Amino acid sequence: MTRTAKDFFAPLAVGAPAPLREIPARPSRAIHFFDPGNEKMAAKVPDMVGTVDVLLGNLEDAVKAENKEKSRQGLVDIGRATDFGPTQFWTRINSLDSPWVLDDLTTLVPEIGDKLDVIMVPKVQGAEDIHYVDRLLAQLEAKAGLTRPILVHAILETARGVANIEEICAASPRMQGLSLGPADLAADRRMKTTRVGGGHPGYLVRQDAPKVGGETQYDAERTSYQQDLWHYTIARMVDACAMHGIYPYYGPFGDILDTVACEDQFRNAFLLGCVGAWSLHPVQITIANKVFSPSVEDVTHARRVITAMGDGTGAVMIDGKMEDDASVKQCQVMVALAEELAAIDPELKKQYAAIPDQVEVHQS
Ligand SMILES: CC(=O)SCCNC(=O)CCNC(=O)[C@H](O)C(C)(C)COP(=O)(O)OP(=O)(O)OC[C@H]1O[C@@H](n2cnc3c(N)ncnc32)[C@H](O)[C@@H]1OP(=O)(O)O
Ligand SMILES: CC(=O)C(=O)O
Ligand SMILES: [Mg+2]
Repeated sequence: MTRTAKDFFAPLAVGAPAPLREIPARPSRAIHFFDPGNEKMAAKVPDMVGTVDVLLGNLEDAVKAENKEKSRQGLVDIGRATDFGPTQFWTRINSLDSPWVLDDLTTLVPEIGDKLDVIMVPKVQGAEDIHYVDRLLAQLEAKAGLTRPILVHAILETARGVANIEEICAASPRMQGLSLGPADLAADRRMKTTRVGGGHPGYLVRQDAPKVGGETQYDAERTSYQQDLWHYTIARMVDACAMHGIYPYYGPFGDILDTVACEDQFRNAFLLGCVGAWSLHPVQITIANKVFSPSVEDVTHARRVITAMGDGTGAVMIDGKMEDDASVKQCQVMVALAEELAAIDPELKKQYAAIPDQVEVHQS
């Protein structure tokens, strides 16, 4: 038999902190990756506090095998020395089948467990991976005397992980969210793209060939539109996360110089329901902060609808459009996010506060 509901609210080790009943909705527009063993990157971390929602010390892929211990120690040093203020502090540990992961967990929890908000686990295949990390974390938290549980975030980057997405989300009350891992996922699925996230010019739909005098002109110029390779997986992530009260994120966009396409990819994810994306380079923090913050226009409209709808029932016309119980809920999502962000971002607070109260409604 699987765990019962009440088992979920008991610690998995004597003395471990009680599991959370709800995952807090903390802003995490950009999860900024840095290698804690890279002196140049590490030196920038203290100044990045407050400019980015999440700072993540990466120990897995992109860290050379010979530098794994150095990066782990670098993370401990940064964790101890830094006051993270409003910025969350996360890490990505090595994969569960690697020779480094046990030392990652048994070092990080006692040394900086009181600072770590979330541990990102790569290449999660199913609930069994989360159960392993869940129990081990509880034992380590109890031993270290931690008073709040460290949350767990899974990267979806294998076909089996995608197939098991719901059971992964439901595996533990520690589950904070999911990120798309497009590079490993493409490899595991044998997709034929060598890009780290983003689109592909070959994945498109093309307009039908025109007919001239009854003859189909296959050679004619035709409009084609590039499609989103990741739409299916992101949509699955969004549904699974929403169903389990946790948060979905787009992952990395490897073409650092193409800030325009990065913004497009992030915006697609935002519109579909993701709360943030990864930043691999400082330039991507600005993009994520912009994209994952509702625009002043959207917040203005949402507030108008909410005010006009009063108790939230019935239907009204605003600017020629019908608004009702369902659209007011959409608007509440927008306003709630704006309020969360305004609480940590003074510039946004100013912009949203400047929105005038306006209610010009034609009631039916
Ligand atoms: C598929 C996956 O798993 S994705 C996740 C794993 N990958 C990562 O974490 C990659 C993280 N990012 C990086 O390693 C680097 O940004 C790279 C390799 C992509 C590019 O690095 P560079 O060639 O040094 O970039 P660039 O020259 O533009 O850097 C400009 C400055 O920003 C710094 N910088 C670059 N990336 C970062 C970063 N992620 N965090 C903090 N500082 C950074 C550089 O050290 C450099 O500093 P300097 O001006 O003092 O010399
Ligand atoms: C994000 C990640 O780890 C990947 O794309 O493989
Ligand atoms: Mg990966």
